Amino acid sequence: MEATALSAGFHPLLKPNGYKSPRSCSQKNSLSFVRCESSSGFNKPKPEGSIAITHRGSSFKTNVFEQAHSVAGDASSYDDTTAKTRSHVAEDKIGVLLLNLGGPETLNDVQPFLYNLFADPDIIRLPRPFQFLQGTIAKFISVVRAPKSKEGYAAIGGGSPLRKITDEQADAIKMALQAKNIAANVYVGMRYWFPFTEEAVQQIKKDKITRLVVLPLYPQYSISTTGSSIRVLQDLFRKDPYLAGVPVAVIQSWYQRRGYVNSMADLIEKELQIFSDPKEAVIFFSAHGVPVSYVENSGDPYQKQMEECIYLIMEELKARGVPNEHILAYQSRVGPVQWLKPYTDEVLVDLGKKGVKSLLAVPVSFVSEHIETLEEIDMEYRELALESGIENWGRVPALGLTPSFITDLADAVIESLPSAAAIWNPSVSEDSESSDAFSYLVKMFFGSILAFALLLSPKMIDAFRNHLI
Ligand SMILES: C=CC1=C(C)c2cc3[nH]c(cc4nc(cc5[nH]c(cc1n2)c(C)c5CCC(=O)O)C(CCC(=O)O)=C4C)c(C)c3C=C
Ligand SMILES: [Fe+2]
Repeated sequence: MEATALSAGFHPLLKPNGYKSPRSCSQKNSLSFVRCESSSGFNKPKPEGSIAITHRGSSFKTNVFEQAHSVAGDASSYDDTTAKTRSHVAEDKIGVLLLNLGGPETLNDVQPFLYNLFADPDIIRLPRPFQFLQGTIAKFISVVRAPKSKEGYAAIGGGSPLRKITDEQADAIKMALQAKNIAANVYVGMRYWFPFTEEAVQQIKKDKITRLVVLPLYPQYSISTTGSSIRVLQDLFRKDPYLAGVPVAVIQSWYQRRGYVNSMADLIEKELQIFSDPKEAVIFFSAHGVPVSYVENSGDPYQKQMEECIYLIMEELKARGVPNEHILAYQSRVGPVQWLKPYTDEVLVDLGKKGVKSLLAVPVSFVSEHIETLEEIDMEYRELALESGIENWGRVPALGLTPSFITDLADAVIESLPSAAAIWNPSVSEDSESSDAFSYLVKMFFGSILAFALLLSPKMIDAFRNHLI
C-alpha cells in the first residue's frame, strides 16, 4: 500500500494529475490526510525492468504498469504491513468510513436530493464571481429536473436502493475484517442523502474512534465523486479539534486491485455463458460520464483511470482465454456541456448498424445497483440496443456483496491502517484568506445579472430537463 501525506485544500499531492479545484485551491489548510492509492496484487510478479515505487511525487503515475506495480507488495513488505497493523489493532479503536453518493428513498425525496447534488460546487462548478448563486441555481435545476428523475425512480420501485445495499456492504466488510482478526466499526457517509457524511462523522466522534480508514465506494477517482466527498470530510475534520487529531488514511482509488479486477472478470465470464455463442458477444463497458472540462482543464484522473481499469479487466479475461471484442462508452450526461465520449446511446446505435448481434453491458464506475443500472441500462439502453438490431442482450450485475470483492476491500482497509496520519497545523489560520469587500460586491452584482440571463434561456432549461439521466 502506498501512502503519501497530503493536506486538505491545495497541497499539490492532493491533486491527482494536477487537479485544480477552483474552490479548494483557494482554501488555506491545516489538516493533512494520508492518501493511499490501493493497488495490491498487481505487483507480483514484477515485470522485467520494473521498479517498486514507494512514494509518488506531486503527480500521479499514469502508466498502467507503474500504477499496477507501484505498491509495496512483495512478501517482506506485506509482513511489515501485517506487523504494523497488528500493533495498531492492539492500541486503537478502528473506524472505517464508506463514502457513497446516496439516493432518494421515496419520490418525495427526489427534488431535495437533486438540490443537494446540484448545490455541490464539485458538480456544478461556477466561476468565483458566480459562486454565491450556487443555491439558487441548484434550486432551479432541481425543480426543472425532478419530474423526469421521478419517472426513473418510479420505474425502479419508487426510490434508490443505494442506502440498503451500502448498509449491507458495510456489514459485510465489518465481518470480513472480523474474520481477519480486525475489530472495526464500519460507518456509511452519503454525499447527497441520508445518512449524510456529517452524521457518520458525528458518530465516529461519539464512538471515540482513534484511527480511521476512509474508503470511497467508487473504484476510480473523480473530482465529482470521491473528490467531493473528501472535500466535505476535510472541512468537517478541520473544524473539530478531536477529529483533527485522528489519524486518517484515505483510499483514493482501488480499480487497480487484483481482487477487484478478478471479481469483475469472474462476473463477466459467468454472464457471457448466457449467450449461445459466448465468444461472439461484444463486452460493452458503460461508465458514468463526467464533463470533458473536468479532465482537460482540472486534471480529473477519472478517464485515465477508467481506461486503465478496462485494460486490466480485459488483460485478466484474455489470460483466462476470453478474447472477446470490447468497447468503453460513457452514459448519463447532464446539462448543456460536452461530456466524455463516446456516448453510450450513440455507440449502441452504431454497433447495431455495424451488425453486432450480441452484447454484454458491464457497468463499471459503481459497485451497487442503482438508477443508472436498473433503469438507464436495463430499460432505456436495452430497448435502444434491440431497436438498433442487437438481438442478444445481457448485463453484468454490480459487484454488491460478491465475497471475493468484499474480502479485497477488507484487505485494502487493513493495508492502509499503518499509514493513517493526521497533522494539525494551528499556525495556519482558517480565515487567513483576505477578502476585499468592495470587489466582492461588484462581482456579485454583475455575476447575478449574467447568471440569470444564462439560466433562463430556453436552450439551458431544455438541456437540464432532457439531457439528464
Ligand atoms: C462514478 C460515478 C459517478 C460519477 C462520476 C458521477 C458524476 C456526475 N453525476 C451527475 C449528476 C447526477 N447523478 C445522478 C445519480 C447518480 N450518479 C451516480 C454516480 C456518479 N455520478 C450514481 C450512482 C447515481 C444514482 C444514485 C441513485 O439514486 O441510485 C443524478 C440523479 C439521477 C436522475 O435521474 O436525475 C444526477 C442528476 C453529474 C452532474 C456528475 C458530474 C459532474
Ligand atoms: Fe451522477
